[in-house]
Amino acid sequence: MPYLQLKDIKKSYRVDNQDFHVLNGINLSFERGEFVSILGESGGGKTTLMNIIAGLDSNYSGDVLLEGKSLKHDTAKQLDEYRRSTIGFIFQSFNLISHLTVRDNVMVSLEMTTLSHKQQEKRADELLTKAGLADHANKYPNQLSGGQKQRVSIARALAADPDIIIADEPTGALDAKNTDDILKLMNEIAEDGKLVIAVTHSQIVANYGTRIVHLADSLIDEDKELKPPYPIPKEKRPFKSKVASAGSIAMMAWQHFRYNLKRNLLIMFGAAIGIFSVVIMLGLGNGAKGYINHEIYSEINPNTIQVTTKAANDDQANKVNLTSHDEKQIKKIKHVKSVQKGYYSMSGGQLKAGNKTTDLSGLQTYDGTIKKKNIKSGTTPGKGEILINKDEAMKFNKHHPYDMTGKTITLYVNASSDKSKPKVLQQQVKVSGVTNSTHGVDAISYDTLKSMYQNNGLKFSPNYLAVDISGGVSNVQPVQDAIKSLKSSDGKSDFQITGAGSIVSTLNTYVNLAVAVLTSIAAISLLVSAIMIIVVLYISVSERTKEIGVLRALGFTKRNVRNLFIFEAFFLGLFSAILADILAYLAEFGINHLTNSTIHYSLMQISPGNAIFGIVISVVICLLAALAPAHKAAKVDPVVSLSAE
Ligand SMILES: Nc1ncnc2c1ncn2[C@@H]1O[C@H](COP(=O)(O)OP(=O)(O)OP(=O)(O)O)[C@@H](O)[C@H]1O
Repeated sequence: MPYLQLKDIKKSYRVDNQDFHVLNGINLSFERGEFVSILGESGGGKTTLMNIIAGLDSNYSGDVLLEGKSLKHDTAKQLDEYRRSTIGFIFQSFNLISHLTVRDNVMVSLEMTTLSHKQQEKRADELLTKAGLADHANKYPNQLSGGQKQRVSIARALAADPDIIIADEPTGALDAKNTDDILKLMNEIAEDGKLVIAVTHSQIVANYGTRIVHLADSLIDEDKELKPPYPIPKEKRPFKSKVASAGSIAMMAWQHFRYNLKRNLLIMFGAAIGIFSVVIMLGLGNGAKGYINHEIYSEINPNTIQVTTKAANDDQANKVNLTSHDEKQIKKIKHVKSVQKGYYSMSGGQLKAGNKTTDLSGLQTYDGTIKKKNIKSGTTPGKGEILINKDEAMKFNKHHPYDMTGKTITLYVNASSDKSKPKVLQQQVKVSGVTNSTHGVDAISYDTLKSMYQNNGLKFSPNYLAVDISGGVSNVQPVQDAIKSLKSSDGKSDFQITGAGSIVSTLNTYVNLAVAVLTSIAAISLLVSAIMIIVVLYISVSERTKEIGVLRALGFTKRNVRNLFIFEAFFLGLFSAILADILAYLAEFGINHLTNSTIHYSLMQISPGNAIFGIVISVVICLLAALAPAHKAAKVDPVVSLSAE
């Protein structure tokens, strides 16, 4: 049984609805140890025949048999495996991969073997030494002469130790001296027991081999043996072939990325702009929220909230009162430290000292919502005492408002009787302290206000409860939610939260909304980046069709080719985002320097989460953008791409 047999191979190309017969029934048998030259006129179908033998073209009639086994019904994957393990290619125009060094070009084939990385490197160096290129291993192809390039190509063809070497015009681009060197090397390959099939126009090349086959008019018109085939050695190949691993594909993608660093840096800058804007917006959002919270919390204690019941309408607000049942059920909630009765007067009143009077800016019973640190002079109000604000104190003592502390003044509170008749309550109170707030509410002790009402025969019960929450501010929201889920004692109304916590969460909702809108606007630049990456990758696929063809000829699968582009997009996404994050942190530094000197606050606060989000979104966008170009690359027909100019 012949080692390789071609049975009645017919092939035609259809152009303009017309069939052009290129091969019209080729019957040939080859043995290992032969160096066969295929001669024939230009356009006679030699390359077509080689592509069929190599398993690159399966669109023909007839059959190719390797050791009796037909290739005709092999799947694409089986043909990839056939090329990996059995075929080695030597091209007229060398087809080395320009962004890989000489050693790495040889390593490309070795990546598809079961050898360890160390063994692969050792074998690559041995092959390069044999080809006389030991000193050129770290050069790039464009730093080599034509003869040297062809020797690299031979070393690459031999790397996976295939049994068949296909050489399409291997000396076509070389001078006489280099032609001689290459022919010697090819002869040595045949002497090692491999089948060498070389397509050539040159009779000198043909005479070098063991056999000449001549193609004319789509048929073999001459088949002449010059010498018997070389003997085949007994020893078996010490390794097997395998599909290139994801790791080695990632490495190749990285090598290409690094080789085109300048261009990639420009692309990265383009892609980074979108990510940068998004990260900056998120950072500003955090800062704005932080600033608002900081400003509010410096006035009011966020860990005390005020609970009222939802009144049917505003007029009735004064009349909605809370009971001890409400107090008890709120006390049971987790993180609630204490619950204090409170009263907020809605109907106003006045303060009078000597002959001066001023309207109350507001009056409530004292509780934890009023920050002690805002009391600039004096202390919290005890029985028969009132805490007033700076504005009111200035009405009585323009230049030394804080001197009002300790003074006795008259407090008038507008109240209404049970039958809603207005009544003014009056009491002498001592100023316990003055706050630095210009319009904050005044505070009086609960018992003082209660006795003012009761002394006038009016009923008095709390219209809010001050709830002290233990732990950090983060406990406030859960307690608020728990309170809102309760029903008040009358069973009809819901509880309502007032105080800093609720204001802050409302404000934060607005800030979040604003940040979402701004981030969406910034995300438009992400879209532009994505389109740019798609265009760049499409251009890259077009530029690299030849390389893709070579990789496929060497035995890389479609999936390998697709992953090559996916990995490259991954690197692009990752490094663009890292660049964007670095730029964003630099911007943060600059902006905070500015805001710290103006509003004494770091207005931009990029969290690690924001930076990671930037990276994730960038990688995802790049991977999505790579899908179509990578798919296109995987679909490249190696026969077409290898014949492309
Ligand atoms: N994809 C294709 N579509 C149509 N015709 C094609 C295609 N590929 C090759 N041909 C035609 O098939 C014929 C054989 O081409 P092939 O490249 O096999 O010739 P060749 O013997 O290798 O030529 P040369 O020695 O000049 O390289 C040529 O006439 C060519 O024009």
